[in-house]
Amino acid sequence: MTGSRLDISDLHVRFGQAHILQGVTLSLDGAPLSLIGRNGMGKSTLCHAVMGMVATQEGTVELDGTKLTGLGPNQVARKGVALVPQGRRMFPSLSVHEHLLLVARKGDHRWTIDRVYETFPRLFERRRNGGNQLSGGEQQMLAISRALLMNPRVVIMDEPSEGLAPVIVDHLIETLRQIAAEGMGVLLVEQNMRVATAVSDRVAIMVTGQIAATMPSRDLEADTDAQRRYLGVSHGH
Ligand SMILES: Nc1ncnc2c1ncn2[C@@H]1O[C@H](COP(=O)(O)OP(=O)(O)OP(=O)(O)O)[C@@H](O)[C@H]1O
Repeated sequence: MTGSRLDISDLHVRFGQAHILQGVTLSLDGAPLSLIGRNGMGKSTLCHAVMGMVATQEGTVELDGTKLTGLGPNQVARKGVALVPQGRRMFPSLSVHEHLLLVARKGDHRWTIDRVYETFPRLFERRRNGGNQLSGGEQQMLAISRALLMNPRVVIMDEPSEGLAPVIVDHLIETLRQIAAEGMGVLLVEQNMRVATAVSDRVAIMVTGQIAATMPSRDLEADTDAQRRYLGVSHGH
């Protein structure tokens, strides 16, 4: 199944004097894409700019040819883009099931609460627990589930593997590959090179607010110099 297109063209974000996004051009065109880069390079700012959570000064974002630039976060979500924010924000007093009910849509959709529980059995076991009683991995599964239940055309995930145990990371990789194979667009922001390259055949590399390179995942896997330069690691962590 062919996914949606997300086209980001020459996008600029300034916070006061700080020029954080300096003309980002990036396209998601049916296949998942991973975006990597060291801390502070502007990856989260790009996610927020696409979602309309921060103002952009120049450039455009389009979803299947429809302009998103200038819309607010609710409107961008309604057009079909969902963000899994970095750091999993939960409501401490709402249960897992209540979190899911808040976003689940009526009607015939690919992602339902039942499917979420099938995909993440741990969430089913924890469905009556409050957001403040969940482990980091469970919170991340919940954050991802909330985005999937919106049945977006494109899902953007900001470092979903951060802080997760390796076995949970493996499950995450499988889930993201499955989501992409079903035709949902996946833009994956990652600092974990193993996750970035396992989910997507192509990776884009962000350096100081610009896309420094886009390359096949297997080229990056084979290039330890590039890994050191762009990620500051000799091996994925
Ligand atoms: N609201 C803001 N006001 C001013 N500066 C900001 C704001 N948000 C982010 N920045 C700055 O923008 C730069 C890019 O931050 P951003 O969070 O986008 O980077 P990142 O690549 O996602 O890194 P990380 O993985 O650490 O989140 C940083 O220097 C940060 O301090």
